Amino acid sequence: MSDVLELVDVSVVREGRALVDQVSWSVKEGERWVILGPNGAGKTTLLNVASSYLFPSKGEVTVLGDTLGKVDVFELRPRIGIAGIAVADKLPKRQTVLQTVLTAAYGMTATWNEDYDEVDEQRARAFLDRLGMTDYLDRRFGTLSEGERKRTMIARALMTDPELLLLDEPAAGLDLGGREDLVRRLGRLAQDPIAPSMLMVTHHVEEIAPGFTHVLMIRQGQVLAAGPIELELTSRNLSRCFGLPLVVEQTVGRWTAHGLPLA
Ligand SMILES: Nc1ncnc2c1ncn2[C@@H]1O[C@H](COP(=O)(O)OP(=O)(O)OP(=O)(O)O)[C@@H](O)[C@H]1O
Repeated sequence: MSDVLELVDVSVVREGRALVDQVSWSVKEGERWVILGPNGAGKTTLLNVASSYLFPSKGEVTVLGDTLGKVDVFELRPRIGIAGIAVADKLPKRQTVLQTVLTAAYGMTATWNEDYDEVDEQRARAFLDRLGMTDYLDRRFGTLSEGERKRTMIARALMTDPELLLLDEPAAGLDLGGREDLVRRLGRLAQDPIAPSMLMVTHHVEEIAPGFTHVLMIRQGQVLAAGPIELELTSRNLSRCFGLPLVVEQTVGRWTAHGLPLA
């Protein structure tokens, strides 16, 4: 299996502080990684490096076989799908849901040209259907609920047929039903052998869908644990990562975690 992402001794330093601190990490084709860590740990910074939008201060980053600094990122970026708040904020609120997904095929955020290929429109409709958004095709993006917006963003990220899919807190802000609906859909995607390699940042182990294979735990910019989820997602590692005693359990393919009562 070839490397989808390879970080060697990568640091991102801002104002004298290492937000990402000497991280070495390798993601192979077909793996689905969860990135866990407390607020401010450096998860989004790491995802920004993987997306090629942020260059490291030190170390070497290779994404889909191309080393940052030696490749034209404008050729690399269409191969990476990104769903996160930073992208959602850039999209015009007046655009319809269908247009929002369709523009991704042309590397645009706005609809400059109404003349889209029929085949692209069919693809956009199919991805939206897979994410349960068929009833919202003509709704303006700005009027969507948080959950509907998240599902639209994932459909949009899939539109370019990416080799690597980056999801930044896809379930943040969703109610219980919305979260479970999204986890089911992410589970279907994660278990699809032809789906892209995936990296998902999350705060909660409850948001890990079946099909995710690996976990990276990060604290204060440093990797605490990285490897197969069944081996590394332990109470000991999670407690170290979040800095308090936690118990993690797995039942029927899903994870839960809770703190221990104060003595
Ligand atoms: N441009 C910057 N200059 C200085 N500090 C920054 C900059 N960008 C991010 N930081 C800091 O770097 C740290 C890591 O930020 P990052 O957004 O990667 O964390 P995170 O793990 O995604 O956090 P959260 O879970 O709260 O979203 C934070 O302390 C943040 O304040």
